[in-house]
Amino acid sequence: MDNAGTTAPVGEVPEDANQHCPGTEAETAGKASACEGCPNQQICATAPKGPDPDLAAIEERMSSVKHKVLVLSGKGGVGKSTFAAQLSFALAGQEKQVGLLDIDICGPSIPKMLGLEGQEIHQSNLGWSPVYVEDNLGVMSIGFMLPDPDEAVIWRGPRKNGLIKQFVKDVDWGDLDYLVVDAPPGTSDEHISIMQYLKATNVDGAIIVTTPQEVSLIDVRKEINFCKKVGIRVLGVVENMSELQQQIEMFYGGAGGAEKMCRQMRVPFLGRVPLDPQLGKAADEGRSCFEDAKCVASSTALKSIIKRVLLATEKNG
Ligand SMILES: Nc1ncnc2c1ncn2[C@@H]1O[C@H](COP(=O)(O)OP(=O)(O)OP(=O)(O)O)[C@@H](O)[C@H]1O
Ligand code: SF4
Repeated sequence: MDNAGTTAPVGEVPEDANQHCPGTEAETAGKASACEGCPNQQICATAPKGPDPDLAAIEERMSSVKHKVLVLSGKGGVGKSTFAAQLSFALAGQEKQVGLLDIDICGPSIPKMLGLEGQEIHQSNLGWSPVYVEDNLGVMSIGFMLPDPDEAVIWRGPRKNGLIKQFVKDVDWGDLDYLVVDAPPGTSDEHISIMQYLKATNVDGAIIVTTPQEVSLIDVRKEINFCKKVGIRVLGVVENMSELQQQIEMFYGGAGGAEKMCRQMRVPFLGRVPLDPQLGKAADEGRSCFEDAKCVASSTALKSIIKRVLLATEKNG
C-alpha cells in the first residue's frame, strides 16, 4: 500500500514536562497538572485520583479492534519481536486485518523485522496513519520517528507513557481483526501504561515468549504473576530457540523447561519454535518466514502455535 497518501510527517514526539518526579516526595506531588501522564499514578499515594479523561477516547478508538494480543517476555533477546512480527505476517496471510504496535520505546526492532526501515508516519485528519506492509498489515513504532535508527532513546516513564497513550488513542488503525502489541522485556513503565490503557477495552490476553534456560524461565514466572496481578489472561507460553535443527541441545537443561513451568503455573503451553538460522535471516531481512521454503522447520512450528492462539482468541468472540 502507498504510505504517502496522507499529509505531513509526524514530527518529533513532544517533550513531556513531567520528567522530574522520582516518586512521591516531589514538590509537585499530587497536583493534577504535574502528574498527568505519569505511569506511577496507579501506585503513587499522592497522585490525584479520578478518571483519566482520555480513557473514553481510547475506548472509542479501540472499539473498532476485535482482538488485542500482547507479546511479552521476561528477558531480552529471546525472540519476542520475531514472534510478534511472524504472528502478524501469519494473521495477515489469513486475510485478517492486522495492526502491529511496537511499544519497545528504547529498542524498537519491528520496523526492521517488517522490512519498513526508513519509513515515516504521516498524519491525516483521522489521526496518525500506520505504515503499511500490505493493505491489511499496518505497523506503528517509535522507530519511524527517529531520524537515525542508531540513536539511543533515553526517556523517563512519563514520556514513554505519553507516547504509548498516543499510540492507542491517536493512531488511525481503522477496523482491525487483530492488534498485536510487541512490548519490551520485563515489567516496566511501558507494561504498566499499556495495561492501564487497554485493560478497559477487552484485551484477549498475553503470549509470553521464552527460551528454555532456567534464567529466562525465572523471569517468565514473574511475567505471568504480573499478568495475573493486573488481570490480563495469559494465552500461553512459547518456547523459542528450543532446539537446534540437528537435535543438539544448546542450552543447559535442554528443551521442555517451559512446558514444565506452564504446568506448575497453570497456564497454557503453546509450543516450541526451533533455533532456525533461516528464521533469523528472514527476521533480519524483514520477511515472512511462511513464504520461504527454507524456513520449513520454524514456520511449521509457528503455524501450529498460531493456530492455538487463534483458537484461544476467537473463543472470546
Ligand atoms: N527461533 C529462532 N531461530 C533463530 N534465530 C532467532 C529465533 N528467534 C529469534 N531469533 C533471532 O534472535 C535475535 C533476537 O530476537 P528478537 O529481537 O526477536 O528478540 P527480543 O526478545 O524481541 O529481544 P528484545 O526485546 O531484547 O529486543 C534476532 O536476531 C532474531 O532474528
Ligand atoms: S503520580 Fe508521578 S508525578 Fe505525580 S507525584 Fe506520583 S510519582 Fe510524582
